[in-house]
Amino acid sequence: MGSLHRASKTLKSLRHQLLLQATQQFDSSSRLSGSSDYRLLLARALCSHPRQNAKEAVDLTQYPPERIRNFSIIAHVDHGKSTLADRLLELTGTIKRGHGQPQYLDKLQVERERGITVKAQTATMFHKYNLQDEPQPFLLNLIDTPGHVDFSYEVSRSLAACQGALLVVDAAQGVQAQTVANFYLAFESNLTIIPVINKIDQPTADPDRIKDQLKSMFDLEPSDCLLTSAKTGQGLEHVLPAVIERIPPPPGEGSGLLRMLLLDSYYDEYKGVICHVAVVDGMLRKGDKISAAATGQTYDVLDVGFMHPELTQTGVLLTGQVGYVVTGMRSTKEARIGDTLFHAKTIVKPLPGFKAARHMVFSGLFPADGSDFEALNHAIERLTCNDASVSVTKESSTALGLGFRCGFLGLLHMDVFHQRLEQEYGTHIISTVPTVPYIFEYSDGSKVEVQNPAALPSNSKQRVTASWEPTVLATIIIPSEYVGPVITLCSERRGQQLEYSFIDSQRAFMKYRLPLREIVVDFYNELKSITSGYASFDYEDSEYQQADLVKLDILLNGQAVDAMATIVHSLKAQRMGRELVDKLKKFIDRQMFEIIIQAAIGSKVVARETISAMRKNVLAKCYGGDITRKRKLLEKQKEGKKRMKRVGSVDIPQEAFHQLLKVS
Ligand SMILES: Nc1nc2c(ncn2[C@@H]2O[C@H](COP(=O)(O)OP(=O)(O)OP(=O)(O)O)[C@@H](O)[C@H]2O)c(=O)[nH]1
Repeated sequence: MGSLHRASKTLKSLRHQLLLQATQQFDSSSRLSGSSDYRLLLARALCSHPRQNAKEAVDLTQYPPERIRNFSIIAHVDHGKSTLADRLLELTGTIKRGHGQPQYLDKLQVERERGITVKAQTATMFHKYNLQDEPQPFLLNLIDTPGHVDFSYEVSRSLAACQGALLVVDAAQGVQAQTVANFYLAFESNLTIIPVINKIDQPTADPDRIKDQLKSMFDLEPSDCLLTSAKTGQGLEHVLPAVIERIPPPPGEGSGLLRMLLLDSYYDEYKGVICHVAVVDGMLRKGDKISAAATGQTYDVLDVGFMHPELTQTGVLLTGQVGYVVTGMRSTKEARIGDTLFHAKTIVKPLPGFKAARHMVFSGLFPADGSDFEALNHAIERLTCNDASVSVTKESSTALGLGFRCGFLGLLHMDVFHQRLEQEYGTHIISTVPTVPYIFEYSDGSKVEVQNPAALPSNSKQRVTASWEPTVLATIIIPSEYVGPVITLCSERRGQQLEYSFIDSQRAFMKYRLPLREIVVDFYNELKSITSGYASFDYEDSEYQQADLVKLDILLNGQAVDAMATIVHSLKAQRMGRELVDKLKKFIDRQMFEIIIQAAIGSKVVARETISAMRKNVLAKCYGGDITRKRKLLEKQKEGKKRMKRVGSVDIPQEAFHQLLKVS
């Protein structure tokens, strides 16, 4: 509750105090050192902005870098990160206990519904801690991170602003694939890692076994492990002391030139683009002019503050602090994640940015009703304002009309995007089979990246001289009894085993190189189902490998449906063609004419099905009579149908497209 106490100081007395200090120190400003330069700089900052409101009166001078800890919570999905974050926010009085909205930092509707974290959120907390028997104020920045593989990009950028991480592990489930991935992300970023064994209230909890796993896999000392239950509150009192004592304060030069790392951005209806930043060196004040290293653009700082956990104005951000900045940016596209922001007209060395997000999955998005294109366009524009990790280009399909080709970080990311489009913007969409970015080389030596199978000419096989597909390095952790089925699944999916060992007597650890195409569709579900839900899986993108790829066309009555084309490995083309054709047969209704469904590679048909026409009984009025008359009527009917076949267009229900997504 330190913040409330401090907020109760009137702005007047604070300014007066700062002004005094500023005057006393002004003459000796050339000899600034330690935290006193902070006070002086801050005094100048506040004095130059006399119209700040009471909320801005948080006394940041109490928080030089040595009183700041920036940390993240990382874990496998569902091990309790967001719940633990909630408890810490409650413990520090940042939010009220039992505020009726669990997982406070999970703000998106999809996050609450699916119980997953998609976007990393930040919250600043104030905490008094006894150092040498004196309660000292600390400012703690907690950065929540997503747990799902698709969003590991968000994890690595959150870690860039931290000096330490709580590695949360479920006391019953133990180390899982994402625990391994997240541990290495934190370890490679040189962060102090505090192991937290959570959910110790569960009847199946076995903290000693988990301690052994953490020691054998990551060399984390059993005595360093904290035991907690974010549900019952047990052991939580040890978390913040460990954060303060074990994690180092942020480095950086308080009196140096301003350098800020742009961590994230989103669009707010009222304020415009809001950037989350970490101040690495120097100080930022409202009214400053700042430039972005990547884009070269200059902006006025209109508002600045931190997340407590809602946006709280402070008018200033100091070295080591994490907060938000509002400038006049019109779109989040201007805010390049990982960019360095600095005072205009100063020369600074840009901070190392992040690895750019790589689009793993592409799919076409079309309005279910062609006339809704404008509405879909508007919805996508608005949504990508807040999710700059989606790439969007316009696309036109003969079957589905005008639409968009979107690139996503993974299948869940794609699903979440679709769900948000429907929930938040009320759009109805048809999405095409997801594909991955392939590389094709043509006989003239040119290489192209193909993100849309329709863009690859059907008879291209003669001209294509080589093709490559992206691969991933997958980590799979499973109970030992499931090793056999998992090896079979991975080899069916053209995987190559790279590592196979045991974490302890019960769990096996495997590393595979797998073609990305083989995991984007249904791999995770299949893996979960053959291991009764016990498998955990994570992947990181890896190099391209050469593969014999072909384009598989779907033809309805001889006409290729561009939106249904896929690129597949030649060994799987036949089987996949059969599956697609069978699926379509089930979901396309019978029509007044016969429908022939074919799967073809170039001119070679690999699978075929026929949906017979609904038959009108032309003989209904023909009681008894001559057989030749009946034959004549039936012949006439056949002729008519032939014509309908030629002019008729097949109605493909939306469900058919959805079903195609599930064929691997
Ligand atoms: N029994 C028990 N359940 C817990 C505990 N902590 C969290 N949970 C439950 O575990 C589930 C997952 O918790 P979250 O906090 O959403 O997990 P997360 O790691 O943030 O999940 P993602 O955001 O999807 O990565 C929820 O149903 C929580 O109520 C605990 O200490 N004990």
